[in-house]
Amino acid sequence: MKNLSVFLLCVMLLAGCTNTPKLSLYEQVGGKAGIAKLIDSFIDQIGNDEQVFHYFEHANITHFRQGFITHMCMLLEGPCKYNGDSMVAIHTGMHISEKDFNHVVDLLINAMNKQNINHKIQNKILFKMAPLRGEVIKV
Ligand code: HEM
Repeated sequence: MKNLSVFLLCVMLLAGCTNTPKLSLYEQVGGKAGIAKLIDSFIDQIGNDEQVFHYFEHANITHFRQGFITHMCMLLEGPCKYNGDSMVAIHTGMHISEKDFNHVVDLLINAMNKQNINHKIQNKILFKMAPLRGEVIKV
């Protein structure tokens, strides 16, 4: 009888595991709509920023917005495929300094705070972006 109880308990625990699939980062930020809101807030931050606005002065913001949303969606393991130019190709010639890179990351953090994305998720997003740093600065 005791063995049967233990067996049933194990089955219940395993069933519990399969019923609670792990949410992707993409899902945790509210999917495509959540990412779009985040990027709109990020663009708003950039538009009002004296330190880095000059980089974006001549950029096509509609194109940037779409490309950044798709890229972020893919980075967070959402159902998107970014087909744009590589990070190196896009940022080559901008000569982005480390200080300005860090500042843009701060603007993204401001945007994540405004969207009430919790700090645990924020850290996971920044962790995904960190390896791209070398493809963006000083190129
Ligand atoms: C890990 C950090 C970064 C990532 C993942 C990233 C990613 C991207 C993506 C996906 C695009 C749009 C590509 C497209 O056209 O479809 C883009 C464009 C751009 N990025 Fe970044 N970026 C980063 C950091 C930065 C920083 C730090 C700056 C400036 C200080 C910057 C300046 C720009 C500008 C000006 C454009 C628009 C280029 C144009 O269309 O003329 N990026 N970036």
